[in-house]
Amino acid sequence: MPKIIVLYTSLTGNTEEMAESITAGAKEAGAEVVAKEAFDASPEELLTYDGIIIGAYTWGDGELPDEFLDFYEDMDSLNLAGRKAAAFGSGDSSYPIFCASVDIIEEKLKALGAEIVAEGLKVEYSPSGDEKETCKALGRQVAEALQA
Ligand SMILES: Cc1cc2nc3c(=O)[nH]c(=O)nc-3n(C[C@H](O)[C@H](O)[C@H](O)COP(=O)(O)O)c2cc1C
Repeated sequence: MPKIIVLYTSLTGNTEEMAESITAGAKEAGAEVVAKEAFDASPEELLTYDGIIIGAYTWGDGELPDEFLDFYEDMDSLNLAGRKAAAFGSGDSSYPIFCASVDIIEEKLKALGAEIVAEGLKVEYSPSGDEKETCKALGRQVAEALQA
């Protein structure tokens, strides 16, 4: 059974709601899934999973959340070759750079050698019913890519 981590940073709960649906989708597709906030995890822990799904809300002027920065920088010591991955996050489209964190995380995962197997998922505020289904589909896609 493939092992997947859904790691997220969420201040007001929107990205966390996405993480819950992504976790449900990956479980439905037969993966063993652990969901964790980034501040409860270490970057080295990522190496114990086959699938790595990382999410964060966007802060400042299109920036990663402050509380995720140490984790993000410490990821540089990892070689994620052979891992399947995807990124997600919540934002607010009234800001000039919508959900920038999703692109920043996706680029980092790629730079560390992971294979991106689902398009980065950006949601305005909290996920609607339809968007929760899209979150589930992302979880399923990563789980299925690991079983292919
Ligand atoms: C000071 C501040 C700056 C923000 N900057 C951005 C931004 O640049 N781009 C964006 O898409 N959203 C931005 N947001 C919106 C948050 O990302 C959005 O409210 C998100 O849903 C919060 O997710 P969370 O509930 O997981 O914490 C900003 C919010 C605040 C309060």
